[in-house]
Amino acid sequence: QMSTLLEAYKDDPVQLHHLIPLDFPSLRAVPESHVWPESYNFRVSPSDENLSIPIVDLKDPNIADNIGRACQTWGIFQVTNHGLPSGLLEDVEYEARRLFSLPVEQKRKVLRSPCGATGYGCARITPFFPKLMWHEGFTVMGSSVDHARVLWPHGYKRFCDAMDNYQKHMKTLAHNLFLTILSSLDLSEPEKNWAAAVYDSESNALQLNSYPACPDPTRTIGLAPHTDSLLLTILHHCETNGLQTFRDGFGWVPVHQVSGALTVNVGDLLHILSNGKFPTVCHRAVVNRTRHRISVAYFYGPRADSVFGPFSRLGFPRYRTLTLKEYIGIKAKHLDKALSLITN
Ligand SMILES: C=C1C[C@]23C[C@@]1(O)CC[C@H]2[C@@]12CCC[C@@](C)(C(=O)O1)[C@H]2[C@@H]3C(=O)O
Ligand SMILES: O=C(O)CCC(=O)C(=O)O
Ligand SMILES: [Fe+2]
Repeated sequence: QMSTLLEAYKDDPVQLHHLIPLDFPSLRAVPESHVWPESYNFRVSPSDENLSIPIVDLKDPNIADNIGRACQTWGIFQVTNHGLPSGLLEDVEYEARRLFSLPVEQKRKVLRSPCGATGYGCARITPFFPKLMWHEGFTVMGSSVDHARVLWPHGYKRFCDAMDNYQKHMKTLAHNLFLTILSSLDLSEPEKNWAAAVYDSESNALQLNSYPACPDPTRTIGLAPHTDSLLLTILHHCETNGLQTFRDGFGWVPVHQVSGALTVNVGDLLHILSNGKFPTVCHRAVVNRTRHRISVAYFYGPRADSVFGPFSRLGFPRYRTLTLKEYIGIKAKHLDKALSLITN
């Protein structure tokens, strides 16, 4: 069955097919293609060291208030007591590592095609930046069996099972988080019904990120600054830090993940729905010298043809109403200018 999000990406191809991740482990130095201008300033200023994103306990009785506050002030927070079996978190990390440790020739067999949204390759945001990233990714939407069969003709099942199982659990968690976040807003009955129905007609994606150990981590970047497009993202850091979030007035703040926790961030769609009350959050990933960092991001959204705009009781709508498909098209062309282009 064709995912509607997949179709949306087909119509907005990014020119990525000529960009193929390097064979990172074979490199003793960072090549010019991956050396970023110093203006990107990958170091975190010392004053930020004591700052940290909120930690929200999902079993706390004040959960709605806590999450609402976290979304308003930071747009990114960690969740504990999220109910995900730890074995599942381990499995998905294990399978991601298994994939990225394949020889480059093997991985290149499942390269994302120009019009495709799934498979192996550079991040979609790559063409917007002057340099390449110390990163390789693998995107899954729905079943991963077609690609997994190419990678492991006789051992694809465990990969697919781990991805399926992970997506199933993530979908439930993401939807519960979505409703909890919305419960701190004043919604009309039809709006509440619309939100509840997202679960049955959702679109989602799973992005496996790989940041190999880097000989000179201060000169390059893992994932360039960006905001996520859908409603919310749930990130599993696999116990290695590297994510940083931008906060106005503070600068780049590192996310030190509590062991076993997951990091949740607001995406552009939730920003639009909340009329800017829950701002989308700009984040990036840095690399390190010794560890090969893996992260797994789950993106949750409504179906691509769903029409959305700011909820009605949140004041004058700052954004116009549009479909997710249309928004993805604008983002594919204009990246971080997308929100300002749909401003009323
Ligand atoms: C549904 C999706 C969100 C995403 C594009 C994608 O099709 C799958 C990959 C996602 C990702 C991960 C890295 C950062 C990002 C901006 C990118 O280039 O690809 C996000 C995309 C997004 O949120 O727009
Ligand atoms: O790896 C990380 O810490 C960030 C990943 C991310 O931002 C993404 O996949 O959108
Ligand atoms: Fe992201």
